[in-house]
Amino acid sequence: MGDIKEILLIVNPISGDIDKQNMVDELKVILQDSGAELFIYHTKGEKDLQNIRKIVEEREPWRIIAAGGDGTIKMVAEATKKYDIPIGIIPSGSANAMALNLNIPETLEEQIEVALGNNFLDIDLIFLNDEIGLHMSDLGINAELIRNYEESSFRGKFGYLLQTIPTLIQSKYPYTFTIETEGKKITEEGILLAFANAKKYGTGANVNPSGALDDGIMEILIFRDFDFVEMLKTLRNETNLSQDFVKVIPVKNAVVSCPKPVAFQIDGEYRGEATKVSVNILPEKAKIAVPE
Ligand SMILES: Nc1ncnc2c1ncn2[C@@H]1O[C@H](COP(=O)(O)OP(=O)(O)OP(=O)(O)O)[C@@H](O)[C@H]1O
Repeated sequence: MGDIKEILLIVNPISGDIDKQNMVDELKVILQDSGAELFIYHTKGEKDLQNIRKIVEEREPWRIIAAGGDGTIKMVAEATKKYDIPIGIIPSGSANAMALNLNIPETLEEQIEVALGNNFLDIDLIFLNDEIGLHMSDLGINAELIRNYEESSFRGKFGYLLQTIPTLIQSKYPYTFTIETEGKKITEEGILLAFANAKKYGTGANVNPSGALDDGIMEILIFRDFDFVEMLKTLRNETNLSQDFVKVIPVKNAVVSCPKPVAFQIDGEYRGEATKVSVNILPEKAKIAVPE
């Protein structure tokens, strides 16, 4: 990179069924006077992580802007984890849970302003078995919901909640989870065990009021009953969830085992069934441009 600041724009052309051309045009207009140049990469759905890594290594951009859903943001964070390059977010997925947790504004103009601004949050990267997660991953009923959603043809929040009833009918809950952390072993029963870095799921449900994306800690949450499902559907901003409803274990690393395979999801993407999930917070962070 020479004197000219370069912005690497990563566009997922299919995410959220949203046309991104407007956004690209608006960004070009805004950048005309700023002395920055755009280098655009459209994701292909294959080898994107390797391709982005290579571009970042070769060009060392001043900033990266991710225009896509949570999967795109996560991939960009993974590709840049060894660099100190800030990542801006133009939310254009179907759920946008990260944007919700980071309070990214609604309008494109404001989103671009934040993405190019100088207020950053260094967020924790959680390593789950062999993959990075940014906000919410879990074992149990929510992963079953996501699996059924992925198999259905209805998209968006509504399509996801539509799966609630069939999921509950088919589910083999409750599940048994054994959590090993810092030399201690705890066994709990519940409908869901979450590895929470953020406070909220993509529906807006604030299930982890004490969570912070940048505190070097994740919360293991064990939901004991179906109030969880009710909560997913509402936007209740609970700040004091009772121990009867959810057990919270703050950890830096842990191993969770289940006697029988349980549905597993990472940041809204179904990952099959698992009997063991090892988690730890990576030493690297993702530097995300956020509103002040
Ligand atoms: N050109 C492409 N063709 C097909 N699939 C693609 C392409 N580019 C990216 N993908 C796929 O898109 C997925 C990531 O989508 P992303 O999470 O950004 O959006 P989304 O699913 O609409 O949003 P959200 O996660 O917020 O619900 C990945 O599975 C990736 O492989």
